[in-house]
Order: sequence, then structure tokens, then C-alpha cells
Amino acid sequence: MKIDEINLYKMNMKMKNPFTTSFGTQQERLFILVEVKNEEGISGWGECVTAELPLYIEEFTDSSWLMLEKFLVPLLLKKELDHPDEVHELFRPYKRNHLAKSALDGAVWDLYAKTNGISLAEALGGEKRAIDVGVSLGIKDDIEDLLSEVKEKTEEGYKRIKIKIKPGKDVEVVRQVRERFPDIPLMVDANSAYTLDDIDVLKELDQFNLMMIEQPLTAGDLIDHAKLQKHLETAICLDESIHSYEDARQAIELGSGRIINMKVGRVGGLTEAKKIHDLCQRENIDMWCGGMLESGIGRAHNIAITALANFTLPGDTASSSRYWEKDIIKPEVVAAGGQVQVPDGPGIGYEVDVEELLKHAVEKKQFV
Ligand SMILES: O=C(O)CCC(=O)C1=CC=C[C@@H](O)[C@@H]1C(=O)O
Ligand SMILES: [Mg+2]
Repeated sequence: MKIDEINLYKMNMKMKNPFTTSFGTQQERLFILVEVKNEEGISGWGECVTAELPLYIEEFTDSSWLMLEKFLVPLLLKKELDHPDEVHELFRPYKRNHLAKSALDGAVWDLYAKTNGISLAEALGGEKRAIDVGVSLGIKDDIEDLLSEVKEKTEEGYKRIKIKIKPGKDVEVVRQVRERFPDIPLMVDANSAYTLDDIDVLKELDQFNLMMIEQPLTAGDLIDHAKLQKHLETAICLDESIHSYEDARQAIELGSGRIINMKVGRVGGLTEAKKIHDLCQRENIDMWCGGMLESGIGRAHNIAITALANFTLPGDTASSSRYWEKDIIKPEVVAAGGQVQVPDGPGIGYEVDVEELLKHAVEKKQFV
């Protein structure tokens, strides 16, 4: 397939509700969509899941826009490719910038699947017809707001509830959730808000039968997580510490955690995500697919990768309606009974609603 045209769209979409984590609050999502077209005019779509500020990772939307425009698009434009795996190799000379790389990687995978008349899930080797999904709840000022959201989402059938914690909003919050909901599958995500000095607080979480404690310590750390895991009954799940196959290999060897939250953007795309999946499958490391408050295009990619067998735990791919008044795909992603059906149409399996997309595009750039 020849990448004949590439379009970048800088998007500004307002989420229904603010989303608060240990490092800040988002409601206006400023991110990038990328479209790659072949000579027949077929489009593949990808999403660069940056935010306006570099709070979760060092990349941010304006930096990724520049990275795409100045370095990555010129490498890919007019290239003849046999397989999407070649994109990862093309981009290798430039360091990191994984969210930007992932957007183009994902768009080429979508185009490849479409031109071969298969679903993206099938192209990746996924066989699930439906995936189990959970939901990630932001930090709330009032515990009653959190408890009512846990009740609402549990009644909607989500297969697990993820709540955010940070110093001062941790043990007591989890205690009250557990007292109200003693049996629900429950996990916490600390977004690197703790250090080994907080080991006593983190050990107190062991009493709540949590599925996992996600990324308690510094982003990128493997050593201290390995030390901490030895003191915890609860599994540590790594998010911001796993940016590549190499990170995953070292984390497994060190015992830094027992679960990996796969975010396709964080690792630089579907090709690397698949490599990490296969490693975790060989090493019996549980995985699930994390979310980055994506639009429907990013959600579609998350559904496709989650169709692979070693995505053994419910991920963050909740319904479009949890985030958006109106998503930019048709149909929207719908979680029913804690499951999302894996589309079997070509590529991502959803139609991109370009008219709706353009309403939120604050900038567009075409490369031909
Ligand atoms: O997309 C979703 O619903 C998951 C959102 C979520 O939990 C996160 C999004 C982006 C970065 C982080 O704040 C956090 C995470 O760490 O998973
Ligand atoms: Mg996380």
C-alpha cells in the first residue's frame, strides 16, 4: 500500500464531565487525529492521545503536532509499504515521541486491514468476538459523589471499577467504597503519586482485596516497584513505567509488577503493543487495555488490540457516551453488560463521522 496523502487534525472536544487524577483535571480534550490515504482514496485513521499539558507523559499536543509535521509525516508520505510493521522501523531513528508515532502507526494498521478486507482485530491476531470492559472513575471532592458513580457504573454492568487515589485520598476512600460495595472487582490507580516512603500507606491497601494497585511509584521506575511488590499481597500494575518491549522485559525479569496496563500510544503503536502482548503471554503476565480519554477512533483501536488472547482483565474502554455528548464515529462504542462487541467490518470497523469531526477541528494540515 502506498501512503499517498496524510491529514492532521488538531481536535478540541469537551468531555461531558471533568476527569481528575493525582496530577490534574481534564475536561477539554486537545488531541490529534491522523488520516492516511492510499492511491484509491481509502482512509486509515489513528489518534494521538496527548493532552494539552505534559502531566501524564513528556509529550503534549503541540509537541506531537510538531513531531508529526516536521519529522514523522515526511518519513511516511509517498512510502510503499507491504505491512504496517514497517512504520515502527521507519520511525526508529527518532527517539521516544511514542504518542505521535502511535497515531500514524495505528492509521496505517487501519488502512492495511481495510485494503485486505479484514477487521483490525483480525489483522492483529485477535479472536475475541466481545471484550470485557471496566470503567475508570476520577477523583471526587465528595466521597458521596464517588460512591454514587460506583453504584451507577456497577449497575450498568461494568466488569471492574477503577478509582484514582493520591496521598490523603486513598485508604479511607477505598475503605468506604469497600464497605458499600464489598464484592465488586475493584482496583486503584495512583498515577505515580507515592514513593517507597509511603510503603505503610500502600500496605494498608492490602486489606481491601483489590485486583491491583496501578503505578504507585515514579513514572519509568522498575526497581522500587520490584522492592514494593515484595511487601504487598496486592498485584502492582504498571502503566507509566512501560514504554517499550524492553521496559516490559526488564519489568518482568525484575518482578516490578504482576500486571501491565497496555496503552497503545504510550508504547509507540500497535506493532510494539503486539510484541509486548506476546511477551506477556509467554511469561503469564496479565494485561488489560488502559484508556486515555480517547475519541471513538482511539477507542476503536483499543477494542481491536484487546481482542488478543492475553488481554485477560477488563480494560478502560467504556462507552462513548461516558465521555462525549456525540462521538465522532458511527455507531458509537457501546458497553452492554460490561462487554463491547468487537466489530468485524474492515479496519477499525466504525465509520468516521468526518462532518462531526470537523466541527471540533481547530486546525487541519494536508500533506500530499
Ligand atoms: O480513558 C479512560 O477512561 C481512562 C482514563 C484514565 O484513567 C487515565 C487517562 C489518562 C492518563 C491518566 O490520567 C489515567 C491513567 O493513568 O490510566
Ligand atoms: Mg494509569
